[in-house]
Amino acid sequence: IKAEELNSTDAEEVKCRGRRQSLKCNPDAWRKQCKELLGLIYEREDSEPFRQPSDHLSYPDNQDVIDTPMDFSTVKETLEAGNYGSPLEFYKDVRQIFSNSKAYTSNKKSRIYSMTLRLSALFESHIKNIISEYKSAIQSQKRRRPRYR
Ligand SMILES: O=C(NCC1CC1)N1CCN(C(=O)c2cccs2)CC1
Repeated sequence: IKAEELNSTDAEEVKCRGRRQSLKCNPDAWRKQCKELLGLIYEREDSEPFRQPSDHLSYPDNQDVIDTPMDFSTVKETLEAGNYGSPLEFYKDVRQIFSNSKAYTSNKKSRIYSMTLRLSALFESHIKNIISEYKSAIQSQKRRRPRYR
């Protein structure tokens, strides 16, 4: 069979089979990319208040507002334990950190809340590529039609 006779699915698969380890086709590349992104977040001083679980004692009035406490050490442990099944689950937990802070703050100009705004801008700028590469790697894995072998 000549290469040009392959349809796009086959061509994509052939390309990916050859380049399994490359970022584009490796459906597990996202774990390493998310670890690197967490490293970037930890480098920022802005992440300091969010590296440990919030001590509700100093913010008792908001205890009921936060139904899912989350912090970066919990995300880091979950990622390193291999307990995220996809970058989308990682994304969900990190966004929980930012939404909790928004729920905590009574004033949108508070220092801590402004830290989450900068952090989430950094996070969003990186996570969308990680997720789209993951989705295309999954697509090129999926057999769009059954094979009779
Ligand atoms: O106690 C902590 N973090 C744990 C500490 C670092 C060991 N935090 C305070 C409340 N948080 C907020 O986001 C806001 C409060 C007020 C406006 S926003 C999350 C961080």
